[in-house]
Amino acid sequence: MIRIDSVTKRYPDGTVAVDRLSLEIPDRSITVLVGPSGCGKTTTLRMINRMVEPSEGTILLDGEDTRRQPVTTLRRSMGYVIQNAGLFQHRTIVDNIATVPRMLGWGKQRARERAAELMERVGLDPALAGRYPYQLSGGQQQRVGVARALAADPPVLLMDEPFSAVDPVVRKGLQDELLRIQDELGKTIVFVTHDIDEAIKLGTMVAVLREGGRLAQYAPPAELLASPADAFVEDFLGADRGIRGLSFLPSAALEVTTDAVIPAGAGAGLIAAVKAPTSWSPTPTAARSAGPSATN
Ligand SMILES: Nc1ncnc2c1ncn2[C@@H]1O[C@H](COP(=O)(O)OP(=O)(O)OP(=O)(O)O)[C@@H](O)[C@H]1O
Repeated sequence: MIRIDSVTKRYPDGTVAVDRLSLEIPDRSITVLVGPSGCGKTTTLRMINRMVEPSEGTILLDGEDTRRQPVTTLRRSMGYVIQNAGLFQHRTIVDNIATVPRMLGWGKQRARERAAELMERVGLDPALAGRYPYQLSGGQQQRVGVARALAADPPVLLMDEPFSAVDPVVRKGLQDELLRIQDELGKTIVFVTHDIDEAIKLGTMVAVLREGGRLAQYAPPAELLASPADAFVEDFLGADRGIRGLSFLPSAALEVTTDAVIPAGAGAGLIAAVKAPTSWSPTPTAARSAGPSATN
């Protein structure tokens, strides 16, 4: 488990990017950090692998202060995926994916075999192996980015807006693929997005941050939709949160009624309606079981 314990990041110019943030990030699930631009999502993610050092507070990985371990060891346990994939343009796809295994001293053949296996896992045609990144579509490049991050089989995956540069259809495919990969591999994923729909689709737990890097709410998606903590969260979730919340309702909780209606220009008829109970308590599905709560 990753535990962020009362962490503050103050940049040298005085900007407080993250303010006393506490979160417990459960193992083998997707935790999404979501919020408006500048609310400290990327800073939080980068503090987890120490690309940014906290000014105050502690981050623990499996109970150990991340500052106690060498930064290279820490980063090897954490794959990192960024927007636009960040691939090495002068290296072929297979060599991009094999980068970390090669750095870890794997032989070329073994590293390439691993890369080929990962291409298949992320849904990339093996025929693309010898191409260069510029010869791939944006969506394919993102898949390569995910494969590269998974190459050395790290237990943790940090993903910073990995799908935000692709069109909505490709994006949906990438999201579905990530959920499938997660089902198979059970990584601990911390995923940054500013898109609430993406957060709700992918997150087992969702942390909504507000400006100044303060935690507004930390909850499973169904709970967020059913009981936003305040007006900021409610506004961020959007006007249609009630409809979206229905997808988390177990069907047994829905009441089917038949109401008499009189359509214009016709005789009286019956119309079936589905009503959510007035006070339903969201029960996350097994795959999205409730994680630990957090305080700020
Ligand atoms: N190196 C830096 N020096 C000073 N301020 C910084 C630095 N990096 C980020 N910030 C500031 O810290 C705040 C949080 O930035 P951060 O990039 O973490 O936010 P974000 O939520 O990821 O934003 P976005 O969604 O736009 O990527 C912002 O006000 C930003 O301007």
